[in-house]
Amino acid sequence: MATNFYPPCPDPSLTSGLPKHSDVNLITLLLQEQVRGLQVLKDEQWFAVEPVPNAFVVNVGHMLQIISNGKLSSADHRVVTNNKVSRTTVTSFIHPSSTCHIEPAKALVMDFNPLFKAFIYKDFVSTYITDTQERVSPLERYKFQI
Ligand SMILES: O=C(O)CCC(=O)C(=O)O
Ligand SMILES: [Fe+2]
Repeated sequence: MATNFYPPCPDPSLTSGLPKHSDVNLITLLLQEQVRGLQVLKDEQWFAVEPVPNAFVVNVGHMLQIISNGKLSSADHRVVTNNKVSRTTVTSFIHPSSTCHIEPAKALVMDFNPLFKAFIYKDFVSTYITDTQERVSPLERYKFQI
């Protein structure tokens, strides 16, 4: 679990709250206050995720995208700042254990080929960190070339 605090920023065009990324884990539960800031990327456009009182945002992480063989997608998201009020969020990250063997679920692969190679979770996390820093999609190296 993590708490994020985004103070007001005099010039939001100069500072982002959290840069573009997708979550590495299975599922993220996010509690937002009534302050906007979270945005999700869809069709190359950023959309605000409007805060809903007493509701969690549920984010699909890379592991769920792989286990579902691409039936679910881990969306890129980011946080923008504002110059008026601070914003506090609480995130609960559901992770597999570090030595967990991950691959597309056989029941979901069925007649289709698996889209992703099998791996150990901690190995994916190492490459996720370097790939995200280099702005490369961490999923690419685990995709089978079609
Ligand atoms: O604070 C937010 O609204 C999003 C946080 C987030 O995306 C993360 O911690 O991975
Ligand atoms: Fe995130």
